[in-house]
Amino acid sequence: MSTVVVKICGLSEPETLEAALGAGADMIGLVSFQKSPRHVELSTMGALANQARGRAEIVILTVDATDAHLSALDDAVKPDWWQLHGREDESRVKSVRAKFGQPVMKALGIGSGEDTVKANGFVGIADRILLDAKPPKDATRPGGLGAVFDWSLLDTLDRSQPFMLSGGLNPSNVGEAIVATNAPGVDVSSGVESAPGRKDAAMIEQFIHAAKAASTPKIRSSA
Ligand SMILES: O=C(O)c1ccccc1NCC(=O)[C@H](O)[C@H](O)COP(=O)(O)O
Repeated sequence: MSTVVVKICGLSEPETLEAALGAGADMIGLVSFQKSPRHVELSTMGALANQARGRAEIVILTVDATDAHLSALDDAVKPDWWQLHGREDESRVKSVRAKFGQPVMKALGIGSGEDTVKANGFVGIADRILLDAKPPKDATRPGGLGAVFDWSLLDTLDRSQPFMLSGGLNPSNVGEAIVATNAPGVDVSSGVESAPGRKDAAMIEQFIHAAKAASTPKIRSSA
């Protein structure tokens, strides 16, 4: 088993970003969505991205954003990835890849077998998919809700496409999640917070260490 890719999403302060980078986060997520407690304005996002550049991949998360909004983010932040976390369909994913040139991670809510079938429809279209819990219909935002989904729904996932597991992960359950799903990547937001939108440096470090330990081959003693 190779080392799992770890993404810490919804970072908004230099101190906790530094904790994530120092502990070995592979990807850091910056949220541009006004209704999120993790939303960061353009100038803050640019500064956080500069702090992370070359140390981890920079992911900008948007929800059904227009091209104009993505252009403004692209100019100010120069992300390595887009994470599309709204109702973007296959053609929108293709269009963002073609227009902006960076890889696209499409987030999909999983609540039933039908959702796994839908996720399989992004094979060869998205560069990666991120599988999250399906939000309730009355949710104020489509992600970052701390909800776990039934991981057995991934039994029918087409694993020829790279994916990350998300939704309600935390330092205590991420190891179990990796073993149960064999996910090549994991993503977390509220599971490393002390309050909505307030990342906790110690929890970030615990999460990254737990995820990396779960994906490292163990040498068993025969004694
Ligand atoms: O984090 C948000 O506030 C957010 C808002 C709108 C769309 C997506 C959002 N977060 C998405 C993420 O990438 C989260 O890491 C993912 O949903 C998992 O969240 P959590 O269950 O809180 O770890």
